[in-house]
Amino acid sequence: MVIKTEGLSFTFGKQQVVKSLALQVPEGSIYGFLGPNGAGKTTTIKLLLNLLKPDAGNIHIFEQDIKTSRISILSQIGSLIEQPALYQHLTGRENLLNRALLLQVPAQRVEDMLDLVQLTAAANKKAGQYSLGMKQRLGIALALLANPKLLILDEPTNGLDPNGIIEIRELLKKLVAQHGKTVFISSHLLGEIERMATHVGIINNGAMLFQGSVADLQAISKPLVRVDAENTVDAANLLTRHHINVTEVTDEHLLVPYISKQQMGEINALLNKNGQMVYSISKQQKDLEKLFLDITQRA
Ligand SMILES: Nc1ncnc2c1ncn2[C@@H]1O[C@H](COP(=O)(O)OP(=O)(O)OP(=O)(O)O)[C@@H](O)[C@H]1O
Repeated sequence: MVIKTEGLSFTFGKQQVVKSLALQVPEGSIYGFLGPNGAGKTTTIKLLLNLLKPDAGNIHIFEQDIKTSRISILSQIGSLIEQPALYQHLTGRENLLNRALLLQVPAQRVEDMLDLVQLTAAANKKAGQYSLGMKQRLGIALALLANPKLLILDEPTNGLDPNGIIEIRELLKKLVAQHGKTVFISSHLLGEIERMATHVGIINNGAMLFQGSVADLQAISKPLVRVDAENTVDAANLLTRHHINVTEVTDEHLLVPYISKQQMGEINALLNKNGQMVYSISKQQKDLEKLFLDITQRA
């Protein structure tokens, strides 16, 4: 495990915001650390980066204890917490060169990182004029300068438009596949994470609700078929008569547990054949909130 914590706990005043967390982040994974606002993600990340001291518990990173090997561990981690700290009046390249000097990293590495995050063309533009997505990518380039083995990113896609999100996603996938990194990334949106993550940890109120591979998560967060139809009640009755389990009916749509593409086709054909007007039929993944309910009800 690249990150392993046991009984990790932290309290702000009287509020326990991290509750006995046992994180397990495998090497070479993209670990999505999920939870709604205020769940304790940033606090956990600060504990991992030794910016806060835990009340209780252990943190092992690269199989070393953070209490005894702080410097060696931190020198192999690149991190980005919330907004990257950029010099707005300097260009993207100058921001990187500055940090390279500080870290005693060769200047060529700056060019390589600009290339990696696709900022070469904008390298001479002032960072203050960058879009939010470009700023985040510059932040990731800064975090990567010292060639860390582990990248810890706190909500790097927050506030980005869909294109910006895709760019970050592709970049992180490349870092893992081609550069052998491990990425720990927090988010409050499951949809953003599940397309890149190999593993997920879901926390709420400081406690871990689920941890495992994305395949494990998908197995318990069963998708649904959503049918938007002219007359949802009649459509639901028809499906029920054909032994299809309808789990929800509203004026606009009905829901059926998803089994396969074929099953979706069969539902569509059945409704059409019986004169039911279908506006749309789609596979739906549950949102985080529903997933939380599933997971907590299962526990
Ligand atoms: N400096 C602080 N002093 C007191 N309470 C704090 C402090 N920082 C965070 N908290 C509280 O700790 C809890 C967890 O906050 P944290 O920022 O870790 O959550 P988060 O999951 O990262 O949420 P967000 O996505 O909103 O950043 C919240 O209830 C928050 O109000």
